[in-house]
Amino acid sequence: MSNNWPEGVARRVLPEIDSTNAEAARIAPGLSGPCWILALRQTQGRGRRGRDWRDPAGNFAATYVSRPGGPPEQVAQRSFVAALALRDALVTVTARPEGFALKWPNDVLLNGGKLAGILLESVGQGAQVSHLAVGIGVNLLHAPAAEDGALRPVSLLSETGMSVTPEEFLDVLAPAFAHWEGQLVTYGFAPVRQAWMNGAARLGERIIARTVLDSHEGTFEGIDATGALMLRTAQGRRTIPAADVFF
Ligand SMILES: O=C(O)CCCC[C@@H]1SC[C@@H]2NC(=O)N[C@@H]21
Repeated sequence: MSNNWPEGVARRVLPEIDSTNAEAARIAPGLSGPCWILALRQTQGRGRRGRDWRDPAGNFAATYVSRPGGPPEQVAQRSFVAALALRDALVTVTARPEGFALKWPNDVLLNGGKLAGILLESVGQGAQVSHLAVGIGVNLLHAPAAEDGALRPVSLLSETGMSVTPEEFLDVLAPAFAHWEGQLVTYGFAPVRQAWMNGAARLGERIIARTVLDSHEGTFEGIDATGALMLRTAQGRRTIPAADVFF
């Protein structure tokens, strides 16, 4: 563990698990504080919208499980905290700020391809929601096969020639996450929102946002004070809380 490891945060490293988010849900009731769960291999990694997340050995798969205080709308804003922390950690390990960009709602891109994804899940149900699991996957060594219509997946190795181990990456990510978590808790969403927009891909450009029911094309104007996507369409501005974005 590095000297910069955040105080009061536990760390568990597992050789293999079904999904670190599933493990977070299992262990959350017994935790006395926040914890990073890192798996060297996942057999049933989960992606957004019920998709699988393929996770060959050498890639990064971890979940930060915590009991975030604050209003419920702030809880979901951890996806932006995680995206900023991921981007900062990637810049630190590569010493290359250029090429990284943030794609709404919570992907990190490198050279225009998808390098990392984030999956937030609540632990518990209804009034019994007790913990939040922030699952993070990074293609450190291997990029999965491309899917129709989706962004080209890339790996850190393929784009930079650098190989970083999951343990090394967690040592850099955990303090970066603690930094942005501190910003959110201390100052609210405003600095997180601004930093996220400063690093956003395709700001001011045409994008397509597909919700479960509709598809909207327009100019990407940023995110609002809740983190929802703001799109200027031919019919006026739309605020979209959940969608998949296509460039
Ligand atoms: O669809 C996405 O882009 C989100 C992918 C999130 C994958 C990570 S890997 C660690 C954690 N455990 C899981 O089962 N999923 C997340």
